Amino acid sequence: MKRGFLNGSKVKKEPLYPGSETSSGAAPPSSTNDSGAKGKGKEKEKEKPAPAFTKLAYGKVDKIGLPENYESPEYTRLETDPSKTDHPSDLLLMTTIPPRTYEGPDDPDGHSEWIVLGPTKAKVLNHPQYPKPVPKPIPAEGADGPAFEIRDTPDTAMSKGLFALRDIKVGQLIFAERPLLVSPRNIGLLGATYIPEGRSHDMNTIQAVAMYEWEKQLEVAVGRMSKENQKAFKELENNHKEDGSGPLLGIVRTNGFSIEEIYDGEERTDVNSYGAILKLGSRINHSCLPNVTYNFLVPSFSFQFFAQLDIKAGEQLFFSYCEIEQSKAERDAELAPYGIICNCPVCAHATPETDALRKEFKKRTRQYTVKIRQWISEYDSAAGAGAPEGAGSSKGRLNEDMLQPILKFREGLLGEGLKYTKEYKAIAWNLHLFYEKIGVYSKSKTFLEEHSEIEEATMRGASSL
Ligand SMILES: C[S@@+](CC[C@H](N)C(=O)[O-])C[C@H]1O[C@@H](n2cnc3c(N)ncnc32)[C@H](O)[C@@H]1O
Repeated sequence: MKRGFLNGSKVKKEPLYPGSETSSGAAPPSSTNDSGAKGKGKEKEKEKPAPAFTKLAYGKVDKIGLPENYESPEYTRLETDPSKTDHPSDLLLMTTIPPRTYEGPDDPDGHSEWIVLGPTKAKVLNHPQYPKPVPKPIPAEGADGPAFEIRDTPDTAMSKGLFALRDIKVGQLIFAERPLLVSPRNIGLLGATYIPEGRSHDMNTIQAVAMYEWEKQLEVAVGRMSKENQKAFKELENNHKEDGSGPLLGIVRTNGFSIEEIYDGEERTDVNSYGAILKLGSRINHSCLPNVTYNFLVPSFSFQFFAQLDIKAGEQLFFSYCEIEQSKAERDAELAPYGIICNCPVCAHATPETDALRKEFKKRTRQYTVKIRQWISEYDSAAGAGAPEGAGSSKGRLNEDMLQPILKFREGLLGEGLKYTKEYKAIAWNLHLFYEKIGVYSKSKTFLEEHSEIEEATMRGASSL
């Protein structure tokens, strides 16, 4: 099964710049950059090396001015040969993927502007399956064009969103697209390094300089886009108009998807990964009952968006910006920096029981699986030992009443919109086995069919790639 599909994507929607949500904007440096300067007073603070990772608060932060007489460093990052892969390891490039040539036509699936370290670019271009075309949804019978449109939502706080134009079956690829822009999540790669000698290295200054310098880089990257993509980029929502972010950085901070698959170095960490801005995907709003999931494929350098539930024509498409295995209070806390107060159906009906179910459904699925398998195996051993059937026998002890907590758990999963998960699928399979064993064949068949339906939806998603 494709990673992330129908099981909560590994590509988590998260603020591009995770960090403090205080209003001071003085986000603490990451622990990797403290260099022992903690608690050693102002003098030591000044000597502290610039952090390798500048965290920006996602929520509202104070506008922080640039240091007095700040002079921007001179640097050029315009690349001459986009297909070159042997760049120095610390060179931050401004490139386009797939590479664009002066003479040749544009790639029919579009191009992404990409701010990237040389070796990371090489990793993608040298990927054994790169390049591949962007996957296309299978056209619906008798229907032309996309299965969705962008339009205003009835909720003014949400602004625009994506809405289905026709019924979409669970597992279907709804659309796939190359990002408009991919850039490092660590904007400290620029600004922090360039604070002039002798100037204060306090976090406010570092952050202000990093934001200023990053905006300039974004101006170059956005300026390299086609006119159509520039327009799409600049029309995206910007919730960072008053915190010192420039207009382009504000858009990046509001609309970023974190990409799990692209990172600098050997292992992905918080400080070396990349974020993407999408023309369509960045228009999808949040719900804790998501009907869409997505992933990123390196060979086609594209995001795929799949239906995670059956979607009816007219319904809005949603994915979850937060982890779904959390209580409502925890989800609220994770969403607060986006300024989102979630009113989705599962939030509106959250209870201590639904909170517990969300937090524990994976563990409980494992426990119930073990339990049903154990009952069946005890039954089989006793039957094998020739125990007579009837009351008191092993067969007599296998009865539907034993399933009550498991059937209630299953209802809970359905209520929370967790049907198309591998946990629900496992429960359906185990119930099928149990009912078959006790000879209640109609129910056994029902659960087998449910299992097959989920399996089929999964395969549909995987086969559309
Ligand atoms: C990536 S954008 C989503 C598309 C955006 N609505 C638009 O008009 O382009 C993220 C922003 O949309 C808004 N948003 C997304 N989901 C929301 C929700 N469930 N409730 C309220 N606002 C939401 C928030 O302002 C959030 O910062």
